[in-house]
Amino acid sequence: MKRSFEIDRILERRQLEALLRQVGEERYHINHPFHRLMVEGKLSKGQMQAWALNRYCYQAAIPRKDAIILSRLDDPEPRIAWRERIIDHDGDGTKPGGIERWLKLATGLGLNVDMVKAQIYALPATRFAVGAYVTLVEKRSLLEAIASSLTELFSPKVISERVPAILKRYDYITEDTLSYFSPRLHQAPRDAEFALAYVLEHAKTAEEQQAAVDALITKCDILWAMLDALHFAYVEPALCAPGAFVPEDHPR
Ligand SMILES: O=C(O)c1cc(C(=O)O)c2c(n1)C(=O)C(=O)c1cc(C(=O)O)[nH]c1-2
Repeated sequence: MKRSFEIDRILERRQLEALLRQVGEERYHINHPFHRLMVEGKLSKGQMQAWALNRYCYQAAIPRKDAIILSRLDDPEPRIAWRERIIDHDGDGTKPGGIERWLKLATGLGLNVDMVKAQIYALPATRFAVGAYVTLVEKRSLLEAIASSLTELFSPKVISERVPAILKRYDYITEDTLSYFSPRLHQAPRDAEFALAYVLEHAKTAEEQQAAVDALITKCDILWAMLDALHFAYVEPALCAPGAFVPEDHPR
C-alpha cells in the first residue's frame, strides 16, 4: 500500500511547500471533533476548563522546546529570529508573555492558577503528547525540529475561527479572557514564514524532504492526540484518568 505523503523524487520548492500545506489541510486539529464542538458552542463550562487546563501543558513546553532549537542553531542570524519565540511566551520581565496570558484565560474560566500550573491534573495523554513534541525537537535532526513547528502555518486559521465563535456562543467568556490569541495572529505568520523558508532551503534531498513532511505529520498527530484525550475524558465516553481534573459538571 502506498502511504500518503510519500516522496519518491526530489520536489521543487513550490511542490514541497504545497505538500506541507496539504498535510495541514488533512491533519490539522481544526478538523478535530472537539474543536468543532467548541466553535459550535456545544461545550460545557467544565469542558472548556478541561481544554484550558490541558493545553497549558503545551503552552508551558513551547519555550522549552524553542530553547532546544536555539541551542542547535549554529549561526547568530537564525538564533536572533528564533529567540523572539521564547520572549513571546515568557515575556521579557516587564511585559507578560503568552504563558501568563494563557493562565489569564484559565483563571478567567474559573480555574485555580496553581492547579493549572502544577500540570498534574492534566490528562496523562496530554502530558505524553507534549513530551513527544519536546523529545522530537531534541532527538531528531534540526530540519525535523524546525519543520515540526510548521503547524503554525495553520494556527491563524484555527484561532480566527475559535475566538469569534467563543465570544459569540459562550456568554461567560470575554474578549479580555481570550487576549492570549490576539498577538498570535501576527506572531504565528512571522514564525511560520521563517520556519518555512528554512525548511525549503535545507530540505534538498528526497529523504530530507520526506523527513520534513513526516515531522509535520507527527506534530499534527501530537495536536490531534491532545484533543482525542480531551474528547475521551470529557465528552464521550467521559472517562477521566485517575487523578485528572474533574469539572463540576462532569457527567460521571
Ligand atoms: O491555538 C492553536 O490552535 C495553536 C496551535 C499551535 C500549533 O499549531 O502548533 C500553536 C499555538 N496555538 C500557539 O499559540 C503557539 O504559541 C504555538 C507555538 C507552536 C510551535 O509549534 O512552536 N505552535 C503553536
